Amino acid sequence: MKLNPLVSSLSLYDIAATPGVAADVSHINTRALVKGFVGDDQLGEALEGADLVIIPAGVPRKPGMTRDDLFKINAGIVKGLCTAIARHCPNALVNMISNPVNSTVPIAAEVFKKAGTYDEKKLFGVTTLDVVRAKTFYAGKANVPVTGVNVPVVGGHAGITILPLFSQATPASNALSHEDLVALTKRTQDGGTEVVEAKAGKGSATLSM
Ligand SMILES: NC(=O)c1ccc[n+]([C@@H]2O[C@H](COP(=O)([O-])OP(=O)(O)OC[C@H]3O[C@@H](n4cnc5c(N)ncnc54)[C@H](O)[C@@H]3O)[C@@H](O)[C@H]2O)c1
Ligand SMILES: O=C(O)C[C@H](O)C(=O)O
Repeated sequence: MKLNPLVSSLSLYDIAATPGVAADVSHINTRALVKGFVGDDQLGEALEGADLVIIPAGVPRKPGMTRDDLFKINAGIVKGLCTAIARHCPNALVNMISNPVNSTVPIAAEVFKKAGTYDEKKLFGVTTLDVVRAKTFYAGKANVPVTGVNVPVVGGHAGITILPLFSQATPASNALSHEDLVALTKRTQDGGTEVVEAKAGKGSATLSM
């Protein structure tokens, strides 16, 4: 966000360690002014008047866990943050990264409905990684340059709710068999798990994210 030329002001919020992150990010030579906020007391100030709120707060999964296993802890975190958003920046676009996205987005919607601020056009689950993965895996299998590839992905952001539409992929490839498409679909659906297992307990996909 600090590199984005459209951003003039960037507020970073966490329950701990934000001053160091903010000091570090603020040295990037772009126009956005960076401020760090830490702890519940500063949450309102961090959000005040924001146009866009991106929520990556919460616990990532470890090998053997599903995203649903994060529900109990992350649901409460997201609920608290969304309650504050409704109060301090009710018109903001809200991008939900925290998992399980299939549940945290509905939680946000309910919080906003209760507060009277819900706008379905302003609440997003961040599922772009599924598109990124579908493009990379398709390009590799079809042996085409990945920069020119597009693959629409619809649905949610967990297992079989992730639906890559390889039939709509461009450039079209007739080099791929039915079995190839089944395998590409499964690999896209399991992409997050592939990273979680490879990191072996040290987090999930933050770099491709
Ligand atoms: N949607 C996606 O594509 C996608 C991709 C990667 C990770 N994720 C999800 O994002 C979440 C974070 O993953 P990570 O790897 O960055 O974890 P991380 O542990 O590196 O970072 C999570 C941060 O959230 C902070 N936090 C905890 N409670 C908070 C609160 N109440 N308010 C504000 N911040 C709070 C923690 O202090 C920590 O700094 C996980 O739920 C993970 O599954 C989603
Ligand atoms: O899989 C995860 O737990 C993180 C993220 O949702 C991902 O798709 O990489």
